[in-house]
Amino acid sequence: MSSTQTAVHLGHRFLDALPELSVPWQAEGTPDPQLLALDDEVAAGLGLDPAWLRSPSGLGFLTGTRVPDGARPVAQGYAGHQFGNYSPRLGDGRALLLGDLAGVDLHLKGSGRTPWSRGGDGLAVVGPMLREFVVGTAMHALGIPTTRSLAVVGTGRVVHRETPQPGAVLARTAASHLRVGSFQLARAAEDVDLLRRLADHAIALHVPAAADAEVPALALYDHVVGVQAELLARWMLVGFVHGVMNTDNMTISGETIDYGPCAFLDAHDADTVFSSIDSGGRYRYGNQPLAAQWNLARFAEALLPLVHEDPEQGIPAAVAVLETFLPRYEAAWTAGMRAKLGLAEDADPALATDLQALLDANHPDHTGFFRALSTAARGDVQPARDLVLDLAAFDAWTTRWLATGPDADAMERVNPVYVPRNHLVQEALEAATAGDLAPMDQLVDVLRHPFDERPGQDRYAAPGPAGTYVTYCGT
Ligand SMILES: Nc1ncnc2c1ncn2[C@@H]1O[C@H](COP(=O)(O)OP(=O)(O)OP(=O)(O)O)[C@@H](O)[C@H]1O
Ligand SMILES: [Mg+2]
Repeated sequence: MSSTQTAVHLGHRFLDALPELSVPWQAEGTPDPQLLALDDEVAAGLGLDPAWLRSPSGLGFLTGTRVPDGARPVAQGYAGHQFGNYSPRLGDGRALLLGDLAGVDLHLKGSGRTPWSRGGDGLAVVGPMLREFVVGTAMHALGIPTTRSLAVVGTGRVVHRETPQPGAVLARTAASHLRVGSFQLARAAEDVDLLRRLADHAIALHVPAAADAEVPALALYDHVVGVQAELLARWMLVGFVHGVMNTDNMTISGETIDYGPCAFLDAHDADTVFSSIDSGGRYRYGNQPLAAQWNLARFAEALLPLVHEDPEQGIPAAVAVLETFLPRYEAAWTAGMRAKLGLAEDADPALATDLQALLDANHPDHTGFFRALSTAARGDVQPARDLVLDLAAFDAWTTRWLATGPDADAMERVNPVYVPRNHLVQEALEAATAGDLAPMDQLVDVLRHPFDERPGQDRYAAPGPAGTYVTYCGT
């Protein structure tokens, strides 16, 4: 290690608590590591020196090929419902939990085969790993709970997909990597002690007060229902489409995880699907709250033996909590809309729902429309008016809304100018795959300050060409 980095002490809290869900494992070697992206702020939060991370020794750390003394990396087991179908054995098939540092998990994606790989090669490629870096960085800057990308390192290995692709490893942090699917695996093992240890571990990390509840597992469940309701509202308000909301991609922490076939809306349309494998539209924009509720029902099923010793008898209590999801989601959405519209606490909630109907009927650019409303609040309605077709409905709504005296400054603090537009992300990733990192660096630079309008950077705020949704499934 260079003199600027003292020894890194990686904990192994997951392995200690849950050896049955952990397979001690190592990353594959990396022929020619090249740093493609690094988030200095995430590094600093971990107590890691960015200069060291850029050194050969740091790249070894970021790819899992040089493991600090005392670290015990593991491939984590989990199960999950994928597009509604249960897979009993998923787990980190191309990933490793290096350990925990500064209270968070440090995890690699694309680090080689593991016992959970099934038929896969255990690898990841540059484009999708940089997509996770770009979109995750944007989500954090937007204030949305998310796992965070520390770095993407090109491996120098050719990975065989539809075409040969350059390989990459993503290093990412998360409050934890506990997923709904982790609980599904523990439940399927029919080992109540294991399930209880998993719940206790989740409680200790994410909701310590639940330990003192009459039924701690129910208190954990209530907490997760709450944080997921908040998270889904944040996604919907900002126009984020996750794309692969399988139960193994839903965290217990309430952080967004797994930026695969994800993208932001241009035109507001509830039926928007970006993923090439989501042919039924299960995870379309407008269905995300219901998909989350469905996942939370699966979580309840997994927890039942901890709710009552006779699992069937635990059902009413679990259902009662599950039934709070949609009301909590709606409350979070309404509060978020109130902020987006610069409204006072006592404003008529119909202003938000009526605007939603207007968006659904007119399909304006989601991000651009909300930002244009702050211009309307300053007296110029034209930029927003230009984005809709039903001018009579727009004028009627706008008159009612302006009569409330919306706070334009407050609106500009919550309605971004810049989100990771799909066509720009695609363009940046294609350039990076071909060896030119400049477009991605510029894009990330803009996305780190999404609320600050920059002169001369209009192209980052504009929607992509109409009708050119990129259908995409990233691996
Ligand atoms: N190339 C691969 N080789 C082996 N396993 C893979 C590969 N790609 C995906 N998997 C496994 O398939 C499952 C679903 O993949 P998915 O894309 O949801 O997760 P992921 O992107 O690998 O990781 P994460 O959810 O941690 O972000 C996971 O168990 C994953 O480990
Ligand atoms: Mg996943």
